[in-house]
Amino acid sequence: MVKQTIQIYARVKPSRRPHGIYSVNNDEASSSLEIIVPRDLADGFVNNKRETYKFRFQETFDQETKQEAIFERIAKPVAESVLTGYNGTIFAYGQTGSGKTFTITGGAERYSDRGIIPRTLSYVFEELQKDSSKVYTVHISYLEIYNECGYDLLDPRHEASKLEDLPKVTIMEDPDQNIHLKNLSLQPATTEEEALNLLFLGDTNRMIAETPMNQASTRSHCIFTIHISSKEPGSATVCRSKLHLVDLAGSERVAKTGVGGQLLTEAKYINLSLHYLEQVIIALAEKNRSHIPYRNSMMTSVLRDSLGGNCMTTMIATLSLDKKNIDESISTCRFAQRVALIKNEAILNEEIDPQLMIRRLKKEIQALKDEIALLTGEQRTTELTPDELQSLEQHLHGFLEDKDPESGLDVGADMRKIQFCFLYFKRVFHEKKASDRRASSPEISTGRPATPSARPEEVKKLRDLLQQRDNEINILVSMLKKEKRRNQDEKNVPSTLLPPKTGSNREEHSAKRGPQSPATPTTRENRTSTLYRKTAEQMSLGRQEAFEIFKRDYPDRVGIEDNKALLKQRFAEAKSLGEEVNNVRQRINHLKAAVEQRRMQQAALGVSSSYEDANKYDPAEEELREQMEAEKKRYKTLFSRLKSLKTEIEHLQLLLEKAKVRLQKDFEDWWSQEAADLQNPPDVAVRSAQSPLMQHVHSISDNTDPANSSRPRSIQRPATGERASRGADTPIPLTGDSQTDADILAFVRARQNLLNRKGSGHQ
Ligand SMILES: Nc1ncnc2c1ncn2[C@@H]1O[C@H](COP(=O)(O)OP(=O)(O)OP(=O)(O)O)[C@@H](O)[C@H]1O
Repeated sequence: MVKQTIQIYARVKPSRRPHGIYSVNNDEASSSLEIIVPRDLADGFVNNKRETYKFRFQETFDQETKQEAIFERIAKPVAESVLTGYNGTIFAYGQTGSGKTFTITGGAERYSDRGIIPRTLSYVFEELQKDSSKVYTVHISYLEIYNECGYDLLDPRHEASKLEDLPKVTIMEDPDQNIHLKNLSLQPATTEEEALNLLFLGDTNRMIAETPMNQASTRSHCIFTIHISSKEPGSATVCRSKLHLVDLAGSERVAKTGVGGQLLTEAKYINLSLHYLEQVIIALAEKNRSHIPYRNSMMTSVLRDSLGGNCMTTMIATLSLDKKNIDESISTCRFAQRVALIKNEAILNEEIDPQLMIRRLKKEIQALKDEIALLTGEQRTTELTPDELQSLEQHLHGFLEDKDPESGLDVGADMRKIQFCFLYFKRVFHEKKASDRRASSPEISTGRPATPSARPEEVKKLRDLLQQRDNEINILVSMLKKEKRRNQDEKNVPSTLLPPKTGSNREEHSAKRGPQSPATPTTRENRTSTLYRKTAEQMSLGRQEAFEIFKRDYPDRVGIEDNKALLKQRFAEAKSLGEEVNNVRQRINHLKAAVEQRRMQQAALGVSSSYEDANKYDPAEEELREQMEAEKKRYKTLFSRLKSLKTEIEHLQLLLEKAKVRLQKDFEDWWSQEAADLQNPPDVAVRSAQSPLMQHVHSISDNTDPANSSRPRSIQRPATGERASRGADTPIPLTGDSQTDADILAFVRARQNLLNRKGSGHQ
């Protein structure tokens, strides 16, 4: 058992204006973060006269800290203990925009920005591959908690277009007060790639399911869990451990958010669940508290073990240390200080595999039954069936072939089988005797009478010749085998080495993965391809045109283009690295063949000359071996570089696909909003509350910059007055169906464009 308090870390988000607001002091044992409240703020502040607040953390990561360091210092030790069988939790807590998602999942643009989840998956699978002493299985689950309801983000049977489409997860408690999550699917993942696909699927579901009113990433809690079970072959003990990686909702206070309606409801729920989390933490920090109010909210129920239970837990307090966020940052740090008081007791989660236990017990029962039958004389009289006889013969053959003098023979307490064993051994004994006789008498062995003139020297010469032929045959057979193996290697290695290709080849690649996890990789591809197919099939010409322009002016376009360029570059690197790896492999094969040839020569020498000659040190062979070792080392280095390049390429592909889905979704939202606006023009107040993206899009369309006039009118928003008259007085009656109306409007605009062009041509 490991007793440990929850480890707390602080991470400060990069900001341009944090000067003089805080200072960090990291020393060997711990670290302190001092927040300095500017004088102009101090008056109205909670503890009004205090101007500095000091907090202790295990370590404070300042603005310039890279994602890799966060993984190495915080997540890797937790992942290590999960691999040895302890439960682990890492949760990020902080106000909205302070970097929780960035820390846990990662940034959406650069490969180097990938967060704790993808890095942990990489690490876990790498470690599992190294350990061949155990059989490991990995499963992934991804739960989202929004307004006190749980949703499964990984269910492959559901296509989500809103959160409510996802399967609802409910909490069940067994008599031992263990929590079970009903409806939360556990998806198998046999490789890092499959696990990353699941992460992508969950994130896509999260993104697609969010509506403009529900920016779920901010207002929901997400728990990504890696479930690992391990077992030594033949052992009945299974070790099961879980690693929860938790991205909590933003922690700001309702009063500050200044929202109403649906947002207020959400804010209350978030506040309530974070409030209950705080209550649980206060209760745990108090000594002698018998009741801990876990049941008050879904999140505290799910994380019950992580808080004051069987788990090694780590908290990352994310801080956005701007002047305007000082009070939120102080309250995040205060929360962390309370969390640091909680003591957990993590135990190794070992249990007996029930299946294996059942098999063992069944065998034991059968053995006992047989023994009773033997003791009571209740013997079976029916003949053994041909199948029984055959399997018994195989069993006996195996026993005789087994070189271990200690190995025993167990055929059960069945007299029929015991009798058969005696008969079998008798038969084998006689056969052996007969063959020995044949071997010692050439007359019998050849079937012909021995020639009287055959002298012992002649016989010896012939025997030597025979031996020589045998040697040659053996050498040729082993050469053949090696050649066969080499051919097989050549067939296998390049396909695993070569990086996955885009487009149809990529689909081929996933098809080849076979039935290991039918739902995961294909689900991701299906989802995105369905989305795009839908778009391509359903888009009218006007809409397609609008989409092209929307894409051109999309704020994240630069990031997408950068990633595309990077992906292309990485592909080229992987290609040349792949070629290099193949060349090295060929060189190794040539060297192997050369060593083989030297060996054959030595073996031939062994037949024709003395033993000493044949076993003499061969410098030529030694040199070949040294060269081979050097090439092997190079091969290893290149191979591991190629492997990490492959992971990077896959990650970049996922980022690009995610960006495409986001673009598509933003376009759909914008398009339907446009169609709705044309019928019900929004007033200025509503428009000012629109999302930044909408504002951006409108700013593009409303822009009076002459450069804009070259843009097709199909996405240019008319001025409010014009729009109102179009909406109310348009001579074209609209149907109310957004798709049809969008097509009608696109037609009207195209017609208008033509008329304009015609008009300007006449002038
Ligand atoms: N350490 C960092 N380095 C670079 N960029 C960061 C860092 N932390 C956060 N960001 C950026 O700040 C923005 C907000 O971060 P993020 O979405 O992770 O915040 P959050 O706390 O998860 O917010 P929410 O509660 O709304 O989900 C993102 O654009 C993210 O890329």
